Amino acid sequence: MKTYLVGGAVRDRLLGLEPGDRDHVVVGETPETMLAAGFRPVGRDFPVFLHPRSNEEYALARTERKSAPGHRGFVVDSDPSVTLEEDLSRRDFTINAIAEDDDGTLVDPFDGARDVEARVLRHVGPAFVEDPLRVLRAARFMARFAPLGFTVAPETMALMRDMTTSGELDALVPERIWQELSRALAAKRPSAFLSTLHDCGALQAILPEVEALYGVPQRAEYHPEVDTGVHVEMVCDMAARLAPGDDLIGFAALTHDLGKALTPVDELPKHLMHEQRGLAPLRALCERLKVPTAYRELALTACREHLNVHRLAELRDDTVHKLLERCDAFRKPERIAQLALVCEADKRGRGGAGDDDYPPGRELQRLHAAALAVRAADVAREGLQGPALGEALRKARIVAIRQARAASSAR
Ligand SMILES: Nc1ccn([C@@H]2O[C@H](COP(=O)(O)OP(=O)(O)OP(=O)(O)O)[C@@H](O)[C@H]2O)c(=O)n1
Ligand SMILES: [Mg+2]
Repeated sequence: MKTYLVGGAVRDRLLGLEPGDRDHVVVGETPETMLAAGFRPVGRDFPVFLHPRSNEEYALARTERKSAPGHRGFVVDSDPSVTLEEDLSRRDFTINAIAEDDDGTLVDPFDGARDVEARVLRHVGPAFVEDPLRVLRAARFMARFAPLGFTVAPETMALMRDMTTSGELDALVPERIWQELSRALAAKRPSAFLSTLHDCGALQAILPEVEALYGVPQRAEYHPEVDTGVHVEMVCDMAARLAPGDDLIGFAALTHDLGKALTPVDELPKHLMHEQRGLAPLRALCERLKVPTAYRELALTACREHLNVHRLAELRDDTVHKLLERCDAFRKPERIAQLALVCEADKRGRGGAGDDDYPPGRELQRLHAAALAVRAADVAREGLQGPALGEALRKARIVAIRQARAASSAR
């Protein structure tokens, strides 16, 4: 049986990165011969099989005919006469269209290895435009590979622009968009995902609430990078630096300032109330992309509270307690460290602030720990229950916050 390693595994090894999943392509076989050789079938759309021992994926070499716009409209043709070159010619990028023989020989008809060297993301051929998901994949690969020096080839960028204007991105299902977005947010440079999509026009189709931030000015004394879209790019990169691989923090970083797009023109460059204004577009975005609950909740919390956290030192003890309650911090204690990270990314993700210290993040966690240490059992006196017990707990927690603050200012 003739099999080749293809795609990410070959590419990542050429780049000197730790390869992810190992995908293979099989030439000259049929589903029947695969099953007879002990492979197990997976997936209904494509002829893909799992190796009986390694569990790695083996796909029959295939060509595809487009039957309808959008990601799902393919008719797969994988008869045993389909060649390796035909299969590779329908793949997305030249760096993903390199096959490796059993003995390590590369089969590279589209000069993918040259593009790995040149650090260029280039489409393989005309079939590129048949799958709108590839616009998002290009942006997601940039989030991972821009730190290595990659750029998108101009001719590929032009095709991505065409695919966007033709309205084909509308066919993408929310689950796939979220999958690409969350993977980009977990990569080293999420800003490259955003700027790539912004540059080809696709951000408007995928994340209009984020696209709307570009060109919105903010106050130069706080933001040397005056454009709000650029600020959000920087915050996402800072979040990726502070919490590597954590798309939960990344998503809250991405969306914390959505309200700035809704500031009335005569109030610019100030953004009074942007924390409140951001909640509605954030809910709409989460609804549309079916964003998982944990991601939505942290993002809403960060959107609503980030200014409060920045000025934590000015808040009264009972106001700090209210903030903690709004964050649901007594039932979900992990929330506070996450919120602190997002706020730190916001503060440090601006021109000239990259290495600044962020004391409010630590202080928030310290005050939260002090309040959390007060238990209902500590304040339960005889006969105290229900609302009265709740009130006693609240007062005791505020006292704990006051004492924690006094202890630190006395040091
Ligand atoms: N829309 C797509 C999806 C996948 N592929 C091809 O299928 C391979 C495997 O896809 P996938 O595992 O999704 O991506 P990888 O390139 O392997 O990258 P990752 O590291 O993210 O797995 C890709 O390399 C590419 O050749 C493609 O051409 N077009
Ligand atoms: Mg892969």
